[in-house]
Amino acid sequence: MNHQQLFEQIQKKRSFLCVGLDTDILKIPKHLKDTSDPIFSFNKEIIDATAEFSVAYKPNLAFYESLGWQGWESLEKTVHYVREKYQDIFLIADAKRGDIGNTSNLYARAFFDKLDFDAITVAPYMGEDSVKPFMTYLDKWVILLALTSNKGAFDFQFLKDEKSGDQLFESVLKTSKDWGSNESMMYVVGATKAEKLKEIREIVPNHFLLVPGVGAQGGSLQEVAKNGMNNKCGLLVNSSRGIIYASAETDFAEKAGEAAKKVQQEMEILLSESKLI
Ligand SMILES: O=c1ccn([C@@H]2O[C@H](COP(=O)(O)O)[C@@H](O)[C@H]2O)c(=O)[nH]1
Repeated sequence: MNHQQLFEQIQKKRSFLCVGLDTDILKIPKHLKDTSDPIFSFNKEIIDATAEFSVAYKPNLAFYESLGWQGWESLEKTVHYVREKYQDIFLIADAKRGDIGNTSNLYARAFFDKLDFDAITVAPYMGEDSVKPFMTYLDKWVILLALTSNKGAFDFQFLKDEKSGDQLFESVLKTSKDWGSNESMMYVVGATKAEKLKEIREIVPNHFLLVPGVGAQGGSLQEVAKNGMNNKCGLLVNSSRGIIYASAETDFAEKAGEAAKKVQQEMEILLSESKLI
């Protein structure tokens, strides 16, 4: 999916919601545990209940890898399910990969060829040659970690370079934006750092930003939109626990649908106020 197609999906669904499929075997409702693949059963029902209100899904790889080969099987089935039933959905592998070029090539093959994701999150620490291999696929995306939502972001990401005066997250943005374009790169910016989005928009005015941290981490959707929205929306706002664990009972999918709808309705207002729909 390219930039324009993603924006058109946002306009059509009146939503820039990304639902995080952080499916934890310890948290899924008891009645699903007797099925042959509880993780896939859970994902399937969550997707069916929320697809109307979201433009993207983001399985976080940790939740699948922690289960060994069965986790990979559940992930693969989830990707196939979305591809068959909801062709217009943007699929993000939250894998936070990146290694020497030769190895990144294989990560790219795993997530784009084998699994047919649209995008993968990548850590910038190893630099250009670790990121470029993910950008050799047409209409596939790298989502580079820029300013993360967690407390540990303050350990390194705000460190100032004495010569340029830039903080590390600014250097990441300024240096990396020339590695690709706004057709092949997005950035992760945490909703808990929404006040920084104005500065970030000065550096990358046209890129899409993947914004985790609303819902369970307490970030404000309104602040994110106020500071980060551009003329093509430019935002995919993720919520995982706040949506998929809205209930732990047999009504989990229905409640997840309600939670997604609530966020979508807020997004519709924000899109409309910005005259994007
Ligand atoms: O800076 C970051 C980067 C990634 N994440 C991931 O997003 C989701 C957030 O889940 P919630 O339940 O909505 O808090 C999760 O997969 C994180 O690993 C992030 O939170 N912050």
